[in-house]
Amino acid sequence: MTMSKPARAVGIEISGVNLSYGSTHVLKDIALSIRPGEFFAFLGPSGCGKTTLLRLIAGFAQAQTGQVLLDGQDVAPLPPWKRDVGMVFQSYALWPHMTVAKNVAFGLEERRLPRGEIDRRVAQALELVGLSAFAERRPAQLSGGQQQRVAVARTIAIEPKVLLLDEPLSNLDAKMRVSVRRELRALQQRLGLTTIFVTHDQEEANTICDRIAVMDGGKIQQVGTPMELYEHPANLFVANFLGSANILDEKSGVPIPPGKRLVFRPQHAALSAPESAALRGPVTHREFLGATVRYGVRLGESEVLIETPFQSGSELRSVGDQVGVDLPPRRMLFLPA
Ligand SMILES: Nc1ncnc2c1ncn2[C@@H]1O[C@H](COP(=O)(O)OP(=O)(O)OP(=O)(O)O)[C@@H](O)[C@H]1O
Repeated sequence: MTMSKPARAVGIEISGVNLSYGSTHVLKDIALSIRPGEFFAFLGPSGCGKTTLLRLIAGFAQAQTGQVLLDGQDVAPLPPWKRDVGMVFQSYALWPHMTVAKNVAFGLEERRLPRGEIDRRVAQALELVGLSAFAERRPAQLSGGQQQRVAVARTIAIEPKVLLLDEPLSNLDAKMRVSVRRELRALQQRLGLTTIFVTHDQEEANTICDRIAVMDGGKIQQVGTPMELYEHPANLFVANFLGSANILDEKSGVPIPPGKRLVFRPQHAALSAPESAALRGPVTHREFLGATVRYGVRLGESEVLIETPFQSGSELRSVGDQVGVDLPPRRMLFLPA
């Protein structure tokens, strides 16, 4: 590997950020600290402000209040091209009439680097993304995943201190998404580059990122590792957005403190004999998923999902059967309603 690691990865500190477009308050009191070399995700549903926050860091959007520090330096006075930030957009739009090498060289030529330096960086960037053999092809002669890698090569050739990826896998089919995201992770680790990955896909965020900021309605709901968010969601939105969750109120017949909801994961409960169980009800539906079987069970006015491991020979419950629901106390989360 010839491309050098950045001398020192940089951290990002965001504080007190509010950003509105007209009367639309898009980012609300954003505070966030991203560590040097971290692979970080902004995860949330469409319209929650992920892209806007990324654009703010890149310098394509301006906040009314607050600060963005890159490596301790306030970037407010710096235009995008002076921020050492590389952004890969959702529509990675390569120039169709240029070869792969030319596409990667384009930004370097704009920066008027010497020819030898441009050639060196293009060769290194293509090597990093495994496309050295494709330098003379045109984008139309590449697969979607390869085109995506050219877009990444084009950005890392600039040698940014921070890499921003805005839903970079959304144009790929499901299988390609899985392989390209692994490549992205490996590349990020090799470069040790502070990276932010925007996605609305929790599996994508969980599988490749060190930490995630879950966003909704322009606010950061929680920041944590994928496991922390899954095991200790701070609120109902996070519980529901990361993995499936049963959310019960008092109408379920389960004793729940006022103002709270009971939350538990489908695989954290088990089915038992109804006679000995505190919670019981009829099976409303059953889905065979291979390794597990997912049951719907009615509890009072609510329905919960319960996922049980399946082994061949396991006895299955049928729709209409009365079952007990066993829920270990340590798996019960009581979150604000
Ligand atoms: N230039 C703009 N002018 C006015 N409103 C905007 C502008 N850019 C974004 N918005 C609004 O800001 C909100 C957040 O948009 P943003 O693109 O950041 O969301 P997102 O979470 O990235 O969504 P998606 O996943 O759909 O891209 C949306 O309601 C959007 O309509």
